[in-house]
Amino acid sequence: MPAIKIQGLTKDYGNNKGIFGVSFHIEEGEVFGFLGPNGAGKTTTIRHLLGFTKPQSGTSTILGLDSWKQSKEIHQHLGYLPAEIAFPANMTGAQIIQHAANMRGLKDMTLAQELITMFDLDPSPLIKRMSKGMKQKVGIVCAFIHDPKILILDEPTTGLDPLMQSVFVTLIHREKQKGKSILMSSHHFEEIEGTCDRIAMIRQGRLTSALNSQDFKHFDKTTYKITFRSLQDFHAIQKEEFTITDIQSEALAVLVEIEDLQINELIGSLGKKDVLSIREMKVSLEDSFMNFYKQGDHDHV
Ligand SMILES: Nc1ncnc2c1ncn2[C@@H]1O[C@H](COP(=O)(O)OP(=O)(O)OP(=O)(O)O)[C@@H](O)[C@H]1O
Repeated sequence: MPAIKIQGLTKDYGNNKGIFGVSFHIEEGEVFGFLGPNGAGKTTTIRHLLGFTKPQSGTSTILGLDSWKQSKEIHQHLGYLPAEIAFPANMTGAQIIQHAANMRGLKDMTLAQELITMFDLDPSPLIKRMSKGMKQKVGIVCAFIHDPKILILDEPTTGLDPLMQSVFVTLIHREKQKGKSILMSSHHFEEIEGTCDRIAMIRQGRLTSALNSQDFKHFDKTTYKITFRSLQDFHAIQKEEFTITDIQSEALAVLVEIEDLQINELIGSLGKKDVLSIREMKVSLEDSFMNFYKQGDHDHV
């Protein structure tokens, strides 16, 4: 049984806003990245999972329990970090952490203390005197305090400085080792690359693609721009087995995309030709992320 399962989830807010037929699942012990431009539908999907919103159609379950009908039971096993945390301004961080523990019936504060130390948090000031990053740390402590099986983290490192972002990555690795299932929405490429087993991308309420770790940890395709001195060689390369992604006739140049394993084959072919220049144009997952986001922009125009 998957830890989290969403099937055909739809909430139509009108004007093409909302989520439409979203389906994915997260296995036990899996860290799953959920990415998408602003307004894509990440928070709407998460709110359904938490049972805060009733779906118009489709289902969502956590540990086999229906998000809408069994949300009370689900919340015992769930740690949730919202994208925008609304704490009472006149309480101190320590009071809020204690309140979160009381709500869960927790007596043992060892884990809370460990998290406070790990994130170098001084929880004594009033929330209204805390910086965004400090409040975020309080939110993290509250989400992890009861050692939940499932963690849903909506843009968890917002406001954290780079050092604390890396502490957060360490925490996620530790939780994964403990067998936790984690759904994490983020705009930070490095955080996703460093922690997630799989990622899904959402745009305009529709899931557009899903990648597994093999796809994004070993993104081994490279594009080379090869410019020839002779027209004859420029034509010859186009008849060979390589994937040509662009032809620039005036410059006698081609863009050739190869698997990194094909490099010797390419060098062998170019050795017989009169080449003016070769330039590597590495296409990383990060580039593909950026393209994904840019396409989103165009869609809105
Ligand atoms: N209650 C609501 N009524 C009407 N429209 C809504 C409602 N909630 C969300 N929307 C719209 O649905 C779309 C998806 O919003 P959502 O908050 O899920 O996006 P998101 O992917 O979390 O974005 P961000 O990265 O900016 O947090 C947006 O266009 C938003 O304006």
